[in-house]
Amino acid sequence: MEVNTGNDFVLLDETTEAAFLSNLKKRFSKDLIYTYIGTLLVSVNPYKELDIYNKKQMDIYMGVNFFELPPHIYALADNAYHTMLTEFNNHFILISGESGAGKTEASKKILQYYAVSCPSTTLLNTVRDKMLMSNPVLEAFGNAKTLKNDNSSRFGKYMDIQFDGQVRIKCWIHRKGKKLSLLLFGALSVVGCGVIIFAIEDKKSCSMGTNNIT
Ligand SMILES: Nc1ncnc2c1ncn2[C@@H]1O[C@H](COP(=O)(O)OP(=O)(O)OP(=O)(O)O)[C@@H](O)[C@H]1O
Repeated sequence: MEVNTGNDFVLLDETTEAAFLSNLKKRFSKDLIYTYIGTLLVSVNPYKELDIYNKKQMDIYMGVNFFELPPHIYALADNAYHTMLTEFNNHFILISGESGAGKTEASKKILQYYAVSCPSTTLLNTVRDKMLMSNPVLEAFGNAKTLKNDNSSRFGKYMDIQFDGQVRIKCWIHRKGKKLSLLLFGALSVVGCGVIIFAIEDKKSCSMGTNNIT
């Protein structure tokens, strides 16, 4: 297979910031929004729907060596999953970027990939459906329109996916000026999906409510 050096920054002849940005720009103009830096994935928000997130694409990336195909968020998700299976240990995917960069969308693509590609049983399918459906609930509680993003998450999110049928989601809000944290803990299990909300202000905590979204 022909090696496209532009796919991976570490393969570029020149490793300067200018070369990095020029490669990114060149790829972006061809709707190639993903580029590797070794095992890191750089993503540029296309702000338009690209035909790269579908079952056909998922099938292409399933179980394939990380560097064998062009960079994709599915490759990253698949690699983390299969490394977990072969090494018998936990793995994490850290998504970072400025507001509006596409972090939430990236996390959704990863969840969708796992929902479609992982071995399924009726029980696991139920859990995955609930996991995907929990997103609008989380967004309803903690999103707001900002200058940079019409649907900006005003919280940091930690998702713990256990492939035996458990999902835990924790979110934190930090607002400038006033110290306010919102801890949103959603525990989705085979018996149901509970969302418990606590507001923690100045280290005092109080329960705001418990909602069942089953
Ligand atoms: N891969 C993508 N393909 C198409 N559109 C995208 C993609 N990623 C992001 N977008 C668009 O950009 C918008 C902002 O993305 P997103 O909400 O994921 O950003 P964010 O990094 O989570 O922002 P914040 O930190 O403010 O919550 C989305 O609502 C969507 O319209």
